[in-house]
Amino acid sequence: MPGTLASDYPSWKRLQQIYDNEHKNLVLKDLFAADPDRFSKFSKEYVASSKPENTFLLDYSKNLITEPILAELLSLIREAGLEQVRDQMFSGEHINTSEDRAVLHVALRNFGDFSISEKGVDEVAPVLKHIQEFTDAVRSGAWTGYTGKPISAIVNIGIGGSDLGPVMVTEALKPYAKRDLTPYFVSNIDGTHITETLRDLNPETTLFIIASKTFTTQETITNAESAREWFLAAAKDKAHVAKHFVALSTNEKAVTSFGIAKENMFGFWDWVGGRYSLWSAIGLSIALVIGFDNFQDLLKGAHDMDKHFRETPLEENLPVLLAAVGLWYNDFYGAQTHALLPYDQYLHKFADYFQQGDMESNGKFVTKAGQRVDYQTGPIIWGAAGTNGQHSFYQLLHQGTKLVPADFLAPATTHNPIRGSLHHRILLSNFFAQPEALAFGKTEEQVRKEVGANATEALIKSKVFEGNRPSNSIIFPLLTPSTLGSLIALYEHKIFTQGVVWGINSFDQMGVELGKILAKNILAQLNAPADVTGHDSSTTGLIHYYQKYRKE
Ligand SMILES: O=P(O)(O)OC[C@H]1O[C@@H](O)[C@H](O)[C@@H](O)[C@@H]1O
Repeated sequence: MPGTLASDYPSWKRLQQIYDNEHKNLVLKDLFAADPDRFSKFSKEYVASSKPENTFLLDYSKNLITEPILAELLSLIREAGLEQVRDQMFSGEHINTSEDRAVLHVALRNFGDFSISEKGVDEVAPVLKHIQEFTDAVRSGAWTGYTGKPISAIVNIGIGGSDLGPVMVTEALKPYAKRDLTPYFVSNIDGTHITETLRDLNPETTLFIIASKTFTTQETITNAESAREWFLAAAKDKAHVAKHFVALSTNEKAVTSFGIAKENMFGFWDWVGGRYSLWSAIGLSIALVIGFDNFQDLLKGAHDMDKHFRETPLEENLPVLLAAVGLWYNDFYGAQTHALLPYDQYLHKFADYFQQGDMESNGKFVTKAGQRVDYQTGPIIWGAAGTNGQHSFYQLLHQGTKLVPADFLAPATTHNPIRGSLHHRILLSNFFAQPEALAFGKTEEQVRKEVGANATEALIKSKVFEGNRPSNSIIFPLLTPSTLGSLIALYEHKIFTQGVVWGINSFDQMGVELGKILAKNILAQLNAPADVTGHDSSTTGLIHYYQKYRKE
């Protein structure tokens, strides 16, 4: 309820009591030993309503929870009004209160099931049609560059939500890619990014996609201008820009004044948040790479998860269950981070993507009503593809002093079954082994037996794994467009649910503004030491040092 801190809810207070009284006794080894049905009680299979082969299993049994604890966590979520706020989101109410906007990424992938009235929703289908026609033309070779050659490289210029989703999804769905149409992504303002990207590209066969919701983002506009300069150095005639530059934006005026024709603009609306925009025109690079039908399957997969989230009782609702266990660690155990660990090379950008998805949504200390929270909000999201992480940071997961709840994800089968799927079986054996090792560890007694009588006490202690480190596991048959759509939407709704409990606005991003303003001010002061005014001595000292080496 607005004006209420999560810690004021009776269920929160009960959870705190449960934690204080019981957490020492919550030992995974004992919980499993005490209940042979624990796995079936704490795992659920998801089956997409429109495509039964889009399915996955969520196993959340290796969590430090019991049935009463989970029930209490669900009471908290209910008490926070999740069901009401969820329905408000789906019906187009302006739940992004600070910006007075609806939050309707679900409308971008709505295949007729939800009736949503908000300005722009009726334009979703025409924009999708435009995407379809354009991608078909480029992929078939009907759309040619200024010398009549087909397009072989696409360069998406965007940052944040206008970059991370397309990057993650085009990587994840590479098996579906048209291999003679290579995507590149330029995001960083560092001139190195665009220079290194353009080095080997041919202006005659390169298409630039300028992706920016606002079309005012400094990095993107500067990179787009540099791309246009590079292009015109070869093409000479400005009229050729129309064949090589398209824009994805909500800002038609800025797009046309940049020199991109209106018919080469793919629009979207202010109710699409940047970090929720891969489903919109921002997904154009995805559709170009995997084809429109596969892009639509991605949207359908997400839509199926939307339906599940909207229609399933909280007790069976997978995003809600993930949110519930996450709240338990974040707010009662004091866990600071959450790791996303996909055992699928194609998902190697998954954690990067949800760093923005989660941290920009829920990294907030003020509630919607303006109160300072007295509890932890969004976790730090991080991770890497398995098995690489095992040979780097897993040491800390197993024997460090910090609690790091983790999600393990893996496909049961692979797109690359080389050597009779030998690689894949080895990969999966690790996917199964790591959560087991984290949960059950290795006792001192076991170590003693292994090392023999001559081992020192210090050596024995160093080999003990305390265990009791929680995780979720998600396993799906194969990483397809629809499965990926469902998995992304699963996490989106988990983030939403947690934001509702914490009472924060998960859909603005005020925290990125201050740095932008300061940088603008500093940019104007970089030329001469005398211009550097109004800063602390550290900032002034750093700029002065830079100025000793400054070059044009
Ligand atoms: O798409 P735009 O308008 O260029 O914005 C890019 C990014 O800009 C950042 O400043 C925002 O924090 C992100 O949420 C956003 O995705």
